Order: sequence, then structure tokens, then C-alpha cells
Amino acid sequence: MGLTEAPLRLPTIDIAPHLEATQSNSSERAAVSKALHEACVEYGFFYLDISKYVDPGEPEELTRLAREFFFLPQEEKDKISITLQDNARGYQRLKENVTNGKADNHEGIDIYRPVGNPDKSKTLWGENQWPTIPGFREKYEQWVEKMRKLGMIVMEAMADGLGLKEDEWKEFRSQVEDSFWYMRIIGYPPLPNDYDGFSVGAHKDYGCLTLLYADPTRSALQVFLHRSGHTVTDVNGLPDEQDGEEGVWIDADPIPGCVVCNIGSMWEVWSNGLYKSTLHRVIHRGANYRIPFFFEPNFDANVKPLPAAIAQTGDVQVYKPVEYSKFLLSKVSYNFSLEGM
Ligand SMILES: N=C(N)NCCCC[C@H](N)C(=O)O
Ligand SMILES: O=C(O)CCC(=O)C(=O)O
Ligand SMILES: [Fe+2]
Repeated sequence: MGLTEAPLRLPTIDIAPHLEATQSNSSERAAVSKALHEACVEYGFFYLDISKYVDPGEPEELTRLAREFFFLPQEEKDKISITLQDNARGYQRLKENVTNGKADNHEGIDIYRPVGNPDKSKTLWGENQWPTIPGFREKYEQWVEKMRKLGMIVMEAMADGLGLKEDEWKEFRSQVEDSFWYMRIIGYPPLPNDYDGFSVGAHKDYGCLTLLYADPTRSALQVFLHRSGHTVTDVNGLPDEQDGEEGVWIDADPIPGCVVCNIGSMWEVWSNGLYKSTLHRVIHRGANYRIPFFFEPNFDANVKPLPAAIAQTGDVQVYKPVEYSKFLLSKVSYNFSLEGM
């Protein structure tokens, strides 16, 4: 059946009741937590309505600043190249990022949580490199702070949706409250029709939660629902049960006032596979900018299935523990190399 079935649509969830917890909105909050739970079981993807949290002018200003940067001559952009730092923080040229052995048709700036003792000889452990455009750093740092707080709010709502008790949440929270967050500012030129690759090839996100501010271009971000013949393994390197015979790519077109949200592989581990981190890819035929913010675990988090999740998945721990830092490093070191794929 696959492609002829009824259109699949990702759910939209308004986070407003969780922005301010009051006695009177506790049933609304519970409904939101339940909706998050269902979206994560079913899709691993949803729209998060943040219109009561973010003024639309804010990401529009970020887009304007991004345009100003990406319109600079190549040699100006290369002054903050990732190769001058820790091979992760800074600017990457068009086709420098690699996914599934193919160069991606995008350029971007990657910013990570700063570290106290930077050492650029260690991958990921250098310093962020910001454009010198007036206001750029300041505006983007404000955005990071906003998204980081939002990430924590959503994590708490999700923990509630999964049924964690107060003390279980406290334990869980300690694994993410010093999030090793990550932000990308991505410039997409139109993907040529004859290009043997993608704007971003099919992948899963690595950590907890991605909060994507997307430009209006349609059919750009595509989400893989129900299974195909892809040879993808899960976070533990096991064959992924998502990879059956059939599947369908659906468009996750932007909705005004919402960020597109998806869960990363660490949620798959915490939930013992109850929540799936879903494959997605980008085929961007327009020319514009997108800003994903990745709310991730603490760098040193040891991620393992939560007892509450094991209890809901047949009382058997299926997923092995994962050290987030090792997992992240293995991913990032493949992102900029066509070797060893
Ligand atoms: N979730 C993150 N960090 N997204 C960044 C890009 C994903 C594609 C990357 N080349 C890859 O193969 O993973
Ligand atoms: O630009 C997009 O729509 C999504 C980008 C993405 O999936 C990523 O950077 O991980
Ligand atoms: Fe992604």
C-alpha cells in the first residue's frame, strides 16, 4: 500500500501551558505531555507551536543576519573555517559536510556550547568562531538562550508524558541540565536537479531534541515514515526495525509560529526504543536559511534506558548504554570526511 494510503500529517502541539506552570493549567499541561508522548511513539517528529514564546520578528532578524554573512565573498567566510579551529566549530563550505558518503549541498556555521578549557587540537573542544557582522553574535546568543530554555521545558513535559515520577525526573534532569547544545545556521542554495546527493542526506539526529526554525520553502525537509530498504542501524549499531520493506517520505513543511521538532537517538535509548528517532533529509530547491537548534544531553551523560520505559516495553532492556560524548564524536568526525564511510 504505502504511498496510496491516507496522507500522513505530523501533529502540532502548543507548548503554551508548560511555559508557565500554574495550579489551574495542570490538566492542560497533562494533555500536552500526553500529546508529546503519542507524537514520539508514532512519528518522532511534531510541530511545536511556540507563538506565545517567540516573536516572529526575532527569527526573521536571524535570517537577515545569516544572509548578510553567506553573501560575503568566499575568502571572507573561510576566515572562520572549522579547519582553523577544532574541525567542528565555525564555517563549513558548500559540500564540506558529508552524509552517507555524499557531499551535502549546503554551507553553514556550527556553534556549540562553549567549554571552559578550549583546545582546538581536540575535535569539538575548541572555541566558537563568530562572524564580525554587527549584532550577529548578540542576536544568535539570545536565540540560543531561548531555545535552550525551551528545550528544558519540553524535556520536562516529555518526562511527564513518559510517566516519570518526581524523583525519576530529578535523576533524568541531571543528565541534560548542562546540555551540550549545538546550533547550525544553514545556507541552502537551490539543489541542482542533476546533483548526485542531497541538501542534507538522510540521517537521524544524535541527541535529545531538535528545534528547527525553517524558512518557508516547501518539500525541503522530508521525514521517513514507515520503513524502507535503507541500511540504517540504530544507535547501538543494531539493524533498525524501522528498515522494513516499505516506507514513505512525507514533507514536513513549515507552519507559521511553530518550530519543527524531532527527537534524537538518545531519546531512543532512554525510552528503550519506545520513541524512535526518525530518519529525515533535505531537498531544498529554493535559496534560503534554516536554523536548527539541538538540545542535547550533557557531554558526559551516560545514557541508558529509563526504568519507567523498560517497564512499558516488556520489562526487557533492549538498548545498551551509550556514552553521549563518544557517540557525538564518532558522528562529528565522519561529517567532514569522505573516507572511512
Ligand atoms: N543532527 C545533526 N547534528 N545534524 C547535522 C547534520 C546531519 C548530517 C550529518 N552529516 C550526518 O551524517 O549526521
Ligand atoms: O534544514 C532542515 O530542514 C533540517 C536540517 C537537519 O536535519 C540537520 O541539520 O540535522
Ligand atoms: Fe537533522
